[in-house]
Order: sequence, then C-alpha cells, then structure tokens
Amino acid sequence: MKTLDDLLAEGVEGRRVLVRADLNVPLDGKTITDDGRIRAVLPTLRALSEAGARVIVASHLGRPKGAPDPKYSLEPVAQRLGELLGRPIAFATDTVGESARSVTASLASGDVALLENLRFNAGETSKDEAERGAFADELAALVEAYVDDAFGAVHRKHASVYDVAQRLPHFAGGLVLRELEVLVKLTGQAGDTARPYIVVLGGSKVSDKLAVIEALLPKVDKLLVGGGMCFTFLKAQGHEVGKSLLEADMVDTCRDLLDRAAGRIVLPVDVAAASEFSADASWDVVPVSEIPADRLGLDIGPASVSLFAEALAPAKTVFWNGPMGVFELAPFASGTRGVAEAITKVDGFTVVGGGDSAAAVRTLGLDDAAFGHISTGGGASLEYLEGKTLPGVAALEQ
Ligand SMILES: Nc1ncnc2c1ncn2[C@@H]1O[C@H](COP(=O)(O)OP(=O)(O)OP(=O)(O)O)[C@@H](O)[C@H]1O
Ligand SMILES: O=C(O)[C@H](O)COP(=O)(O)O
Repeated sequence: MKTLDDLLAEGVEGRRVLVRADLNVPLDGKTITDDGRIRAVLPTLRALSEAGARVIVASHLGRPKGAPDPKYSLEPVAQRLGELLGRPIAFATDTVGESARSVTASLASGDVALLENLRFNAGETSKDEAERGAFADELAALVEAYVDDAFGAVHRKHASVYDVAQRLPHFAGGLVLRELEVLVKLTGQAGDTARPYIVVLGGSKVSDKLAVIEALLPKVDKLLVGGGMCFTFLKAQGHEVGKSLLEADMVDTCRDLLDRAAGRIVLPVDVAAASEFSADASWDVVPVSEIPADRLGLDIGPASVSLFAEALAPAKTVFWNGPMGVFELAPFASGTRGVAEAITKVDGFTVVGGGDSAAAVRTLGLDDAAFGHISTGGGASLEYLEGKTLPGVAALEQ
C-alpha cells in the first residue's frame, strides 16, 4: 500500500490532492458537539499543505438521501476546520459542480478547500457501479492524486472511498495507517494479543453487532454486554424486560451464543428502569429479574458496573464499543461513565471503538489520554475485527 509519505517523497508542490476524510461529526443544529474526527485528520492536511499541495478535502456527513439537504451541510465543519488549521478554508457549495470546479481551480499552493457533503450526490452511495463510477469520474477530474484518510468510512463501498482510488494515484493517509496498525493487535492475527483480552459491547443494535460477537467469541476471554443490546440477551436468559429495547427475532441467536460462550458472555445484573425515554422520567435501579412490565431499562445499574469493573481489572487488552446506557440523558450516563473509568484503570492496552463511545468519552469529560487508542471508526473498527474485507483498504492495496 502506498502511503502519504510516498506521495510527499514524490513531491506535491502545486499538485491538486483529494483527501477523503471522515468529518461525520455529531451536530446539535449547526453546533459541532465533538470535533474529534476533524482533529484526527489535521496532521495529514497540514503535511500536504506545508509541502505546497493544493488540498481538496471531501467527506460525508450524516445520511442524506442523495440530494442536497441543508441539515447535513458541511459548512459548520469548514468553519471549525479553518479554526483548527489556523487558515481560511475555501468552501465549495457543491461537490463536483460549478462551485467545486471554481474553488479547486482558484486554489494556490498550500491552500485547503472543503467540498460540500459527498452524499448530496446519489452516485456516492449507489449500488450501481456505473452510477458510482460516473460520480467518481467527476471527483477524480478535480484533482491529480488521492489520499484516503477516512478510516471511519473504509468499510463503505462508496465512490469517494472505493472507485476514486481506481482512477487516481492513491495513497493511505496517516490516520488510516495508524488505525490499522492498532486494530490488527486485537485480531489475534499477529498472535500478540496480551491476555486476558476483554471486549465490552453496548449501544443499541444487537443485529448490527452479532457478527462481531460471533467473530470475537473464540478469541476473547470475556465479552461484557451492556447498553440497549443487553435486553435481547437478558430475554434469551429467560428474564422479562418490560418495554426495554428488544430485538425479538434475535432472541434465539442470543440464546445460542450464550450456550456456546459457556459463561464468557457477562450480562448486567441490575438496570436503571425508567417510566419513559426522557431525562425527566422517574426511575429505580432493579435487579434484571424484576424489570417491571411498564418500564424500560435505560442504563446498567451500579452492581453491574462493579461486576464489569471486576472483570476488567486483570485485563491486558480491552476493546470497548457502544455506550452502556442512554448516556446522552444525564440520569442514565452513570453506567457508561463507570465502565469507561474502569477501562482507564486497566494496566494494559485499551481501545475505544469509535462513534458514540468516543463521543461519550469526551462529552463525559474523561481524559482521552487515559485510553491506549480512541478509534475514529465505529462500524469500520467492528467490521475490521470481524475479519471482513474493507473496500477502502482493498482499493488502497490494489
Ligand atoms: N438501554 C438503552 N436503551 C436505548 N438506547 C440505548 C440504551 N443504551 C444505549 N443506547 C443508545 O445506543 C446509542 C449508541 O448505539 P450504537 O449501536 O450506534 O453505538 P456505537 O457502536 O457507539 O455507534 P457507532 O456505530 O456510531 O460507533 C446511543 O445513542 C445510546 O443512547
Ligand atoms: O459514523 C460512522 O461510523 C462513519 O462516518 C460512517 O458513517 P455511515 O455509517 O453513515 O456510513
């Protein structure tokens, strides 16, 4: 795989370079609530700009439906990117149209531009190769070289991730390289995963994470399951879960996993059971065997935090993905905070697997530096650990 260093060694002075970044940051209206993904790509942008490239950055934001939607404009991101880089960013109000062409044409050496949301174009995410290819042609026409530094999107077979690489000299950015270097240590491939190896999974969707549980089960010593997804497992264990999140069609699969795991899947023993999905709900901590029929579990309880902390204490390797509860609502953030704190005390290598978990670490005021690595990829890190081929990585390798 050719890397950013190879491109810099070739010389980039005056060359137009497209950098695919993952600037898909959480927004509250127009306010960025966590700019971690913007910060993560700064070294690549700085290196190219300082070497005299004309840098054109492209990203998706959210999941607009293939047409412009102001709610998903990257304009606030351009603003923040400019502040962090300490230089003005030229913002194109489209991705490959009139504005993009004129902005890229007018860049001087060292300048940086950001294109509008890639997903405002149906071709970006299309399953039809010709449609994706046509959009990739338009993107490629703007530049002379391509750097992929969008680790969070390498699992997507999208035009800007996959097809563009086939049309231009392509290079892996520093963030993509660093993420792969760290995550390979958790696959067991290199045979150097220090034990005990404990995986903590939470978040809302069991169905999304079953494949990763399947893939990791033979490799890990313990798998701690919290968050919305634990209720499908609790149901499979024979508990009633009231109005908690439940994927009824996954109960049998969870039961099968629990049988095969022979005690290595650890579930909460108590939960915060609330009257409604709201910060103002009335709620109590109850044992998992006593969740009232009219309540929903929005967090793991204190006994579960202690149980998980005890399991984590001897760990030498930890991977954590997905919050333990609805941490966005203050009363239900304790489980996530407690487990995150237990992970920071681990005397070993700890990785936070992206998305909401990384945002939780920062919004709960925990110290980034207390974790070995905070991945910028949620789905991407999980698919990598599952052992799937990541289209973005495959394209860079070709
Ligand atoms: N008990 C619960 N009931 C309902 N929702 C929950 C519960 N616990 C956690 N969640 C929600 O799960 C969401 C995160 O789920 P998701 O599966 O997307 O996690 P993630 O893997 O960190 O995300 P990403 O894929 O972006 O990395 C959070 O918004 C949180 O509020
Ligand atoms: O947030 C993410 O995991 C990445 O930015 C990918 O976004 P997507 O799941 O909408 O493709």
